[in-house]
Amino acid sequence: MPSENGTIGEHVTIPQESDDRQAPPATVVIFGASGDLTRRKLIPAIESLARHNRLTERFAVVGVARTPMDDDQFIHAVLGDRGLSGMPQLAGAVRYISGGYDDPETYKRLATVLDELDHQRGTAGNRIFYLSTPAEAFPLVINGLAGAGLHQSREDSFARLVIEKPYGHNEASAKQLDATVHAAFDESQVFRIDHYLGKDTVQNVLALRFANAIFQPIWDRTWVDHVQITVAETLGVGTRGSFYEHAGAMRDIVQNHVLQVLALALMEPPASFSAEAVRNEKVKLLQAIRLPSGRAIDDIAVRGQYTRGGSRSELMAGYREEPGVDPLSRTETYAALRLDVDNWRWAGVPFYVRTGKRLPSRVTEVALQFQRPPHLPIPNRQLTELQPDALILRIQPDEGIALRFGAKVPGHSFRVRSASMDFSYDKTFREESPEAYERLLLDALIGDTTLFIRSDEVEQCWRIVDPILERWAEDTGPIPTYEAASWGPTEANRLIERSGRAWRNTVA
Ligand SMILES: NC(=O)C1=CN([C@@H]2O[C@H](COP(=O)(O)OP(=O)(O)OC[C@H]3O[C@@H](n4cnc5c(N)ncnc54)[C@H](OP(=O)(O)O)[C@@H]3O)[C@@H](O)[C@H]2O)C=CC1
Ligand SMILES: O=C1O[C@H](COP(=O)(O)O)[C@@H](O)[C@H](O)[C@H]1O
Repeated sequence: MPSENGTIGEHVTIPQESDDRQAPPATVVIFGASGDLTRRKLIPAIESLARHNRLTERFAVVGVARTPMDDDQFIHAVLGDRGLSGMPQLAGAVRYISGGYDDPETYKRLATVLDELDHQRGTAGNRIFYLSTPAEAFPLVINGLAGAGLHQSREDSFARLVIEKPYGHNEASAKQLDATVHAAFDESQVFRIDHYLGKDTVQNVLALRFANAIFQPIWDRTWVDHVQITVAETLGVGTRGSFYEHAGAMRDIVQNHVLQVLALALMEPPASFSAEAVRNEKVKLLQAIRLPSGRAIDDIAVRGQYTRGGSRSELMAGYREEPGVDPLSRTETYAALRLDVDNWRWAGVPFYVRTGKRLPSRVTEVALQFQRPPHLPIPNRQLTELQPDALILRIQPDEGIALRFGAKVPGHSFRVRSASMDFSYDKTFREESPEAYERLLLDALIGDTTLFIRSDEVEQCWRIVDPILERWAEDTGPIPTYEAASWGPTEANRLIERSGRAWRNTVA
């Protein structure tokens, strides 16, 4: 069980979770509290933790941002008319500080408010500092916290830093950010977040692979023909145009979510589910990803940008028409890659990954397509509707797993057609799935780093995406485009068709 200061020692494991986990007394301080993530995800996560009695009355929230607001205006901005009705135990415990991220006064006022909350609410000096600003403000906040002495964990209380993704802009800036972080915080205080790791279905990749014996023997180059990982969104960039202009699909999704899911799906079995054992295996897998250099990158990487499209009843703006976006922008809203993993298990197996905004369907999945049988004792004409066997891990929506295989079509003739065995989370389990941010915020409060990212993982992910981004930056030709609500640029089809394969384009 966690102690009052929320530490549970080094031997934290994923299955440690019991359903009565409760946050220790603490204050969560959110920087960038006027922003999209705070309103859409962080505050609702706190609300849900409160509703499920995972927070006690010894809990408080402080929002910090430059936008001028008082406490009530902040509560209204993030909770709307429902206010604190969903978390009565937090009445009087939600505060807001308006100030510059580089202004020492902001941190002095924060220190005063934190002391007040410790006394009034009994929050025990425990603090989570959640950096939810764009990345350029991270160093300012870290230095500001250190300048005010707020960065120190004490024997009887903790100070922890949760940092949003993307962690840096490339490998060099990620290392620089690490240096800034480590000048003030010990690594044990640092929680680099990737909310995909908080999704039950992403954690289920580990359960499927390592809590069952039957999949392990077929999880390698002998049986797997290729793997596709898709993170497709129907949404455009919405109000986040100016943020997205600096990120693009590679930094926003591939560098973090896609590579994390890929690492969990392909890594070797860890000796235990301890934080370090799992992270070690992820790093080894990421290190084994081989990339070509220079112009050869064009053979394995495709980008695209959405243009106006959709149906007559729902015509969607092109990316360059979105608010906050440069009308001549070259930012990619779509990326597709072929990756190769140089290790014993995966040599020769191609991994196709892609992500995009304004695609026709919202779907995140990992699909393993298996080899065809070496010999088919059935004439081809009886197999016209038989696709290769496949195992599809549906991360979202319609969470579940499907196994596609060939089955005899009922009747006098011997025809074989693809059929599917389907497991659905919704139909199988009555238990509620916590939202990813809810799970991860509670983990950070308890001190469990398993589902957070270590700095060597971050660096490996940048090692993979940096050369591709550099190649795209030097390419002055027109950026490939795709119509909103289509499956990406035609170049992406060529990327996979080159090896005789095709994308699975699932429409929900
Ligand atoms: N939104 C999302 O769906 C997701 C976001 N993230 C990550 O979370 C973090 C926050 O995202 P989000 O809330 O969307 O971001 P926003 O663009 O909404 O920014 C959050 C707040 O930061 C402040 N801010 C904006 N630009 C700057 C700047 N250049 N320098 C300093 N402060 C600035 C603003 O507050 P003010 O002006 O009041 O100071 C703003 O309200 C980002 O790192 C993002 O990558 C991760 C996953 C999903
Ligand atoms: O991190 C991000 O993720 C969201 C998609 O998250 P999901 O949980 O809805 O799949 C994406 O829209 C956003 O651009 C990105 O910053």
